[in-house]
Amino acid sequence: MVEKRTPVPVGEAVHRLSTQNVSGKTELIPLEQSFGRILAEDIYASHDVPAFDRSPYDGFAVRAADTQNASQDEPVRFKVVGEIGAGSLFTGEVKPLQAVRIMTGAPIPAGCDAVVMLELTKEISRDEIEIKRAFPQGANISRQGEDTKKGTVLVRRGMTINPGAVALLATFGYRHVKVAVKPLIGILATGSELVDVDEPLTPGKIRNSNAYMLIAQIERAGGKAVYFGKLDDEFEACLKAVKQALTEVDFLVISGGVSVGDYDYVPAILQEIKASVLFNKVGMRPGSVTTAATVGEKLIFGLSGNPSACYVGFELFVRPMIRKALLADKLHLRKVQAVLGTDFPKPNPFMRFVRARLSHQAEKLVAAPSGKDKSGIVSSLGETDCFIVLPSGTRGYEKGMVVDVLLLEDDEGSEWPWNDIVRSYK
Ligand SMILES: Nc1nc2c(c(=O)[nH]1)N[C@H]1C(S)=C(S)[C@@H](COP(=O)(O)OP(=O)(O)OC[C@H]3O[C@@H](n4cnc5c(N)ncnc54)[C@H](O)[C@@H]3O)O[C@H]1N2
Ligand code: MOO
Ligand SMILES: [Mg+2]
Repeated sequence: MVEKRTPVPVGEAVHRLSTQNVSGKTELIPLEQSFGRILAEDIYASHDVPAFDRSPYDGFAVRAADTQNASQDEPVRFKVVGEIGAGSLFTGEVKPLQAVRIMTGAPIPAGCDAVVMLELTKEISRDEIEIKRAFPQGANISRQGEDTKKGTVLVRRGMTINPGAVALLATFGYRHVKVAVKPLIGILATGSELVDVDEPLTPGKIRNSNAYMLIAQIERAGGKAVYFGKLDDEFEACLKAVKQALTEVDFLVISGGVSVGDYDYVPAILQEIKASVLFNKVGMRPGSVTTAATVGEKLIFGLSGNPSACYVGFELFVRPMIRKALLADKLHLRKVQAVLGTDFPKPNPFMRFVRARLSHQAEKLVAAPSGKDKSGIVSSLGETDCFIVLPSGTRGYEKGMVVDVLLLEDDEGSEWPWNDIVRSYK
């Protein structure tokens, strides 16, 4: 008798997973390797920026009061008493009608409270200049702390380090950065029909695309992939491989063999290793057979062998757990609203995740289905950068309807996208 499985709603399945204990670890890495990693501590400004009043222009530092009577007809003459470039200090005190030649980035000399750009001065001799207009106090001075004040939190823990964050880390002297350790995610591809990417196709065989797709998905989510190879559909060999893989990784993703077929061994393997199954059927298309289980602290995901179902199952269920291990505060795919780009006439007994591509058209965000939608399809995945979420119902959807969309190429995320999904029926 074929095992009867009870589908759980997508939100419930994600909830069962995301409430599991996953202990994230942190490590210190060199700043130049930190791009794309997740920050494990808040970054504070450890000093004012700029740390001193400085000149934003090449010019002359003067006392603003001395310029007050300057005009085209009656220019005021200044004696140039020194010259400083960025990185140098003028050590004296500037007296009335004196000026210091100053370059962009250099500290304002004591006594000065304005900078006059080179272009607005006239050189009379090597050490004399004329100024032909008045400058107010503070003119052309970048004030200490105007960029940021000491103690300000600039980047929060949980944020993905982008090039701007790298600039801040460097500004405040972070030679090493505390980041979340990438969780190690193992991949096992099952299927006697699989040949590897460099092998010729023979009758009845297909190339193993899921394993390589999963490596890329794991890396996009911020994890570290370990590919253990492909296995024929043989119970003992698969069991042994699963047991071994579990000793080496944080989570294990198995592709294929999760359904009810004669050679679908994942359910029996989970039973054999006494895993607690969190769910083995989800009310969704594609990927309804997606299975998740725990053994001790480890998570095992059984993703459909069908490429589109495997892809969707990964993004909805594995990705948030990778984000949890990475200490991210928003675990789930970011949800936004967009307009449906084409009709989608097929009614859905289950919530459907349509692989799609986003674009801006006439100031609207448009989500266009990438193409063929069956769960065994691989061709539409290349164009996919989001999922259109179509709740279950008896009617199809029409071009122009507002729909919820989950973004795949985003690292901000959503706290919980599963409430209030737009129903979309007219
Ligand atoms: N009687 C039933 N049959 C099926 C059901 C069901 O409920 N009752 N569910 C269907 C659904 S839905 C899906 S999805 C698939 C899930 O299949 P499995 O996870 O058991 O995967 P396999 O049987 O191993 O393979 C399915 C399909 O995918 C191809 N495949 C497998 N591995 C890879 C890979 N690494 N790269 C590319 N393609 C792969 C495989 O050749 C099959 O065509 O079950 C339905 N059946
Ligand atoms: O689980 Mo299947 O992917 O719904 O087609
Ligand atoms: Mg099968």
